[in-house]
Amino acid sequence: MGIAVFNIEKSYEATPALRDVSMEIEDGAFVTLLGATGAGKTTLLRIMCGIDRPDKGRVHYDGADVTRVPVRKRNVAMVYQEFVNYPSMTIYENIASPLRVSKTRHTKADIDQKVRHNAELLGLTGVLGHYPEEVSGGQKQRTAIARALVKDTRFVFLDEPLANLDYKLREELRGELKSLLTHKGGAVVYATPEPVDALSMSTHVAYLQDGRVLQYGALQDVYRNPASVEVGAYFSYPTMNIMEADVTTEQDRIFLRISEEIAIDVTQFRDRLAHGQYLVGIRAYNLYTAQKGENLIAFSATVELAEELGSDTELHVRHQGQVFVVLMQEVARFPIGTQITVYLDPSRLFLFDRATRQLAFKTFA
Ligand SMILES: Nc1ncnc2c1ncn2[C@@H]1O[C@H](COP(=O)(O)OP(=O)(O)OP(=O)(O)O)[C@@H](O)[C@H]1O
Repeated sequence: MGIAVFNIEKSYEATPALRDVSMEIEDGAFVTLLGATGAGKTTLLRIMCGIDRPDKGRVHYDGADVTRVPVRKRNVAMVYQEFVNYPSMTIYENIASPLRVSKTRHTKADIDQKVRHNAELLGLTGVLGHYPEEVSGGQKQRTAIARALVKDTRFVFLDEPLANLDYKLREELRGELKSLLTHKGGAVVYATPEPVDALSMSTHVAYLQDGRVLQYGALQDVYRNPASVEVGAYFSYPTMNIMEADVTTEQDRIFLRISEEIAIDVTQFRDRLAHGQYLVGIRAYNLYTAQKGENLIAFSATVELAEELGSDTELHVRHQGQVFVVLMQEVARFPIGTQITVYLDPSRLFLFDRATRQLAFKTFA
């Protein structure tokens, strides 16, 4: 039971927006469609929910082919990036509207109970009598979400619903959405360009690029085993640093050489790690500014930028022509130009083949 799409193709004029996309989404799953702008997320979402039809391919709901069933005949709800509400209706009437137009007849008492319940869940009880122009951006978007939830649909589709909200509201709603949506039983599909949305809400993630799904799987599996450097570099929060490196033999030992100063002894992996050219990935929180553990690799760097992010500090440092991002889990002040020592954890490396860009090896399980 759930949603499945098979071999979906869609072009706008001659430009392909989706190329041979197949994926299956189980009931209870919260899937993020993750990717940069133009990757095809909105197009896929619209085809999944029935607003648009694919040029080729099929869409199944619970095993039945619904490719040609229009959206109004499907039991689905969609939340858009823009706050779509009726300006001439109160917040109460906005939330009630899907029930009033639904094929299923609802009694007045039933509508009232459902509106108040969803308003309560989304913190809108105090503004039910207001009009959309009289409430905040966050409340407008909550109203749009309440309208999507009030109908008890099998599937909910959301297209960057937090994009127009400020940072604090986004954080708040992220937490709430996860629990609100996953309590519904059906499947949730959520398009976003933000890795943090995927990490904080979803059970599964599909990474899209140029109309293709490059990887789809359980959240932790994709995060820990990005199939290619594209997935690793995009699906990381904060950044994954990517650097060129070679695996070579130097005096009977095998080294992963990143720069003149950074050479990591990988002799222990000699049976599984081939000589050659790699792209090495390391997440920003596996680089430190203090000797935090054993066997760390120290290198010198110059601070180019220090940005405070709440209780963290993100440092951009330059080492032999390359910029690294270091996430410090503390508030720290570094004047620009400060020379520091950075410590790299060699047991947290992803090695991608430089020619194929596919994950070739990890220095951890
Ligand atoms: N109605 C349309 N007419 C023409 N081209 C379109 C149309 N809709 C989408 N496209 C093109 O299809 C491709 C995929 O667009 P889509 O909106 O699905 O991407 P997206 O990943 O959702 O991006 P965003 O995050 O910016 O919404 C893009 O190249 C886009 O320009």
